[in-house]
Amino acid sequence: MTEPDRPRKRESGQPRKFVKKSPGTRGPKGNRPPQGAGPRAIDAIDPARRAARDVLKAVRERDAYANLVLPGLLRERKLDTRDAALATELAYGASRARGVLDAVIAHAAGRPAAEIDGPLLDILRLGSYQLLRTRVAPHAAVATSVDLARSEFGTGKAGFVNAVLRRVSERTAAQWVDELAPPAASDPVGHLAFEYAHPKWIAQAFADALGADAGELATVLEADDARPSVHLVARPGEISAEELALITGGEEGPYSPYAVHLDGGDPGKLDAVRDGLAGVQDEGSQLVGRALTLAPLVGVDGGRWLDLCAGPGGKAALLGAIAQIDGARVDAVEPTPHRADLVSKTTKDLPVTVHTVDGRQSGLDGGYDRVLVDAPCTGLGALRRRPEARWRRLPSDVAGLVALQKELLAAAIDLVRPGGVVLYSTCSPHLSETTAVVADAVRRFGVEPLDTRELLPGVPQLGDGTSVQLWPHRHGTDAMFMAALRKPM
Ligand SMILES: C[S@@+](CC[C@H](N)C(=O)[O-])C[C@H]1O[C@@H](n2cnc3c(N)ncnc32)[C@H](O)[C@@H]1O
Repeated sequence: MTEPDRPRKRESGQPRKFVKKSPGTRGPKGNRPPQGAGPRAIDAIDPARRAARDVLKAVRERDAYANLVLPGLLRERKLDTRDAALATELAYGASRARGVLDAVIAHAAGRPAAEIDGPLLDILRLGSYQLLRTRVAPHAAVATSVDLARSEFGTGKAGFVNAVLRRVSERTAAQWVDELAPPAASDPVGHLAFEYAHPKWIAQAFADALGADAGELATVLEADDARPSVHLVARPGEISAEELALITGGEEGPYSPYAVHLDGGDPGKLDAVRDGLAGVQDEGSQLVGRALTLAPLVGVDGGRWLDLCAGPGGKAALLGAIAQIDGARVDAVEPTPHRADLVSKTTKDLPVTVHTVDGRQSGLDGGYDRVLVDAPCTGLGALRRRPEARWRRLPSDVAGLVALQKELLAAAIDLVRPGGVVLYSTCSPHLSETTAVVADAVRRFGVEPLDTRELLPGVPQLGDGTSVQLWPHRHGTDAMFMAALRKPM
């Protein structure tokens, strides 16, 4: 593969908004598909684009997760480092930008993207992404897409791909934003949503959660396209964060006493992780576990703790390690059997008992001192971890999840003893899933929010201290929400 075929300037996974590709780049002249490569040639000369296309296809056809499909595919096909980087950039980038690419493709094709054959749409998405969001030479973006279409669907379909991509290439990314995004003056959130390739309802949810700081919305949206740095948790009682940073070459995290940040690399290959001294866990999630174990109780801590939504077990493992030091015990509830198995694996050798039951009707005896409700949620705070997730979620998902969250929080409040504490958390900043659920519990059950500024000193927080909203652009963590609630005596 020649150098101009590769994205320049950016590393795979680094942020790029849907704007500002140098003006003046134009597509190839004429409607005729470039001649040349057949199926064998595509496989031989363009394994990166073939792999990226196969990832888009798996997501579209099987509802697969791009970040789970791609690594196996790269291994199986033995792509070299450069092709693997290109395949990753294209597969993840086109997945993140999907909705906006579809709007551009629909305009260029003169019909809704949903009416274009899926396999052709995959190729058009890949080609448009290269044209609008990378520095791949336009002729290479179009020619490789046309070759791919011709090798599988024949000359007629290849001509369609050529015609559409040629029209896409007639405008720069910024010009497409001007053409298709809602005007910034009348609909600033809609405009930013298009510019940064998010569904508007998600951008609106972020803006609502930012409140007075909605001016940071562009930064928040941009952070969803950035590759998150890897955070390790130093297992309490096994190793300190200082020692872990020393042996891994990482840096201690700013907020959690257990956190170590790595620059990159595969954490699964680290001896400390393989030997169970450390795990991979976002620093925000570590703070959830820490807040629960630090929350002041009224009366003696009887050391009975409960994790009501435990799968796959990241927070249960941290709670279990702290419980071991504190002489406490943890019950972990997870209704999905394979996720419950994961909890058992991650908490092996720790004082944790796993119950494969529904948290709403767990049948457990009450009287717990500390209960964690890390509720099932839309996951809008962790979009950077799953490239296509922003397009998979629907606004209609929210109501059902909120109902479940309220039921789980009610069950937790029932199971905690008077004077004990429930920690409610989500990896979503959507206000319906966060402060509204907490306010509902305060109103219905008279629970008292603890001051999170006292609970987590040193963690910058906004608001009145009744809850914490973390943000990737501010804290470098997922956008975790948490509130600690004491049950009245
Ligand atoms: C956000 S995840 C929890 C992540 C986990 N705390 C960790 O740190 O690894 C939410 C979990 O709640 C589980 N869940 C869904 N419905 C539930 C219910 N009715 N009762 C208890 N857990 C439930 C999901 O299967 C999922 O594993």
